[in-house]
Amino acid sequence: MSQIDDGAAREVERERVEVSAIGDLFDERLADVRAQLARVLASPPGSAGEAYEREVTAGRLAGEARRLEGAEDGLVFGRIDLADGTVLRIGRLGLHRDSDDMPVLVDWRAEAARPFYEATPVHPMGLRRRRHLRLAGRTVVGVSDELLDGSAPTGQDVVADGPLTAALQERRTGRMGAAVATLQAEQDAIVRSSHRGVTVVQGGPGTGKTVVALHRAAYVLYAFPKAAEHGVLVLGPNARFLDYICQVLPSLGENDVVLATCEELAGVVPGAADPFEVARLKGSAALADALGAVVRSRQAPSGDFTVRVGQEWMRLPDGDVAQARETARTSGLAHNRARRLFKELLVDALVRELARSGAEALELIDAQVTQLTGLDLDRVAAADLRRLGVDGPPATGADEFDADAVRADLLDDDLLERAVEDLWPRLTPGEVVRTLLTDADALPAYLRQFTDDQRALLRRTPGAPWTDADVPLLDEAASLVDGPPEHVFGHVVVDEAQELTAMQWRMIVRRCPGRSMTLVGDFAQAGPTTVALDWKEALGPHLGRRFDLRTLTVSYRTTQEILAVTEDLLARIAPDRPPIRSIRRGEAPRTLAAAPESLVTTLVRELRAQGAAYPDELIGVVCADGRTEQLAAAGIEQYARLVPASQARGLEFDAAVVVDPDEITAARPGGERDLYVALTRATKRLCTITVPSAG
Ligand SMILES: Nc1ncnc2c1ncn2[C@@H]1O[C@H](COP(=O)(O)OP(=O)(O)OP(=O)(O)O)[C@@H](O)[C@H]1O
Repeated sequence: MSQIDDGAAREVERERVEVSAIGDLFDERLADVRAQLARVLASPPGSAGEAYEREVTAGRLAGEARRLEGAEDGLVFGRIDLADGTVLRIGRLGLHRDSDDMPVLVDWRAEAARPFYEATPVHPMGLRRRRHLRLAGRTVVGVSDELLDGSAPTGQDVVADGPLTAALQERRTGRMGAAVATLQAEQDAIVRSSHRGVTVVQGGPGTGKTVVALHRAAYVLYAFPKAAEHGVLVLGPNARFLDYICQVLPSLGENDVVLATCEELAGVVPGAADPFEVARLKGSAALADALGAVVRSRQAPSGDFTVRVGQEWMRLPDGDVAQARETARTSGLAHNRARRLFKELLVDALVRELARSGAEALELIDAQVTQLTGLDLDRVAAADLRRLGVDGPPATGADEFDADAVRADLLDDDLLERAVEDLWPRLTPGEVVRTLLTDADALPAYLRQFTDDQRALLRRTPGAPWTDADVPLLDEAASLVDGPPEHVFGHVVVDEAQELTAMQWRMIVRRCPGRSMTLVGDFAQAGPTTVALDWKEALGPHLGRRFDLRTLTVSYRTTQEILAVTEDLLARIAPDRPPIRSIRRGEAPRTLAAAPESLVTTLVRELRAQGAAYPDELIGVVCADGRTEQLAAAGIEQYARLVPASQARGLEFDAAVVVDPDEITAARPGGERDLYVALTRATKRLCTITVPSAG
């Protein structure tokens, strides 16, 4: 064994001892939390209050146990040695011993860990050395050091291959892993940014936008307690993508982040998908105005309010109804809540009317009696009272008008409730959207700016299931009729943010009143429902034009060779985009040609060959959406993950086989962007199967 190897082995052994001691402390903590939880669950609650408290404590302890369990794998991954000799070990979470001032393990998000990610030889940030630890289970199996202060390596430094290279060489599992040990400085600067407003992260495929987004979510929870209190939401484009990223946050010790798609956020399960041209129209902000107009059209449009009160019909003057409508509308309350105010105002007007007509009726009776008998009833009554020894006005009599009682009765009155319902009906979100999209007159009335053809596309068949593009409309309608969503978040992270329509942005903004967001995406990868061309255009109407824009420039997924073959395509779809560079090298991409009838055979042969040569690797087959069924029926899923091009955004495989690029390009408008996404999914090998046309 060489001297260097001896030195490395010695260092590995030293680290093993330290890391094993940290592991013991971790076990103690976990055992302690589990024991506390068991005790709490075993203690019988006395009162309802105690039962509630017990539940809260049990929930907190169970959460803590989950947090610890999630972070166990790869718990310790780094160490920094400061120039003054201080040593800090960096891990997925922080650990202290009560007896010690110095932490045993520093949470990667703590300020003290920042130099681990950001120090360079030019800016060593007080470090002499940065060390990465490689673990198998809990055992340290390798260390690699970088010296940052310009000093020469000693026998205790193991200057070796970078840990990033090792991380990138790991095979793909179909689930994304955390990059917490190897976050790069440009990524870390975004993750740790103190900016609390809107941060936008753009960058080509594989530049780590998702990595940054997820680590940012974990950082916000750690560093911004106020945002953490309200919770963090990570929004992804579809369930497949959420499944791909779902393990990252738990492995960073965070289980409290809500991962959702727009559909899940709205609590609507769509039964169908709209064709993109319909989805694009439904995504327009004009729909929000139209839905607002539909709701307003149901708010006392006629102004006529006639109701039977007791034995009589009463009609309120139009002015009273109009005033009640205006007051209810401008109250800032949503339709169904404003309805209560509207009803109360009508009842007030009715009570006034009843008081006035009651007084008038009495005066009329008095006048008639005086005319017939010559008696002034008021005077007679006063004289009678004096004779009885009672002075002053008569005591409150049973026939005096009791406005409060009348008001309460009217508010409870069924007939009145029915009359209000006619004028200002309670609405459901579904009813509002149905009215706009199904009523023959509604579309021309409320979407005048659309052409006849566009309105025809929007028209909905009665009874049809809700579609994915209806979801933000239903959510908008819900906010119009029932008010803003109950569940809001302190910080929202949106991945593939270029995909969101204006209506989807409205949904998200409604759930983030503090406007604290991290949005990551790439317009060169935008799908066909995206109308905006850049962030300013996409975000301006919803979040204003001020946001912190960061650009990632290095691809950690897509190899140099794959980027080279997509250069022309990128120049066509995003002419202003400077090409990104990759730190990965791989095989030259291959192209196979297959006649339409032999496409499946060619694909299966290719997958079998790749499976035999690289048995542990994950292969993704990306094809036009319309081709998926045929390939699934041919059993492609025994060899590879089969992904329709529309759902490939954000995913990653060791190898990708792209089936019939022309078909992908032709399948939807902006199909070249779908193809760009498909071609940039592989970390190692790309094979494209073309199907030359018969002509
Ligand atoms: N600092 C890092 N350390 C280790 N791996 C990294 C790092 N940054 C990115 N990666 C890896 O690079 C790959 C691509 O990252 P990611 O999916 O975040 O890119 P992206 O920009 O979101 O891509 P896309 O535009 O295709 O959605 C992933 O496997 C990720 O784990």
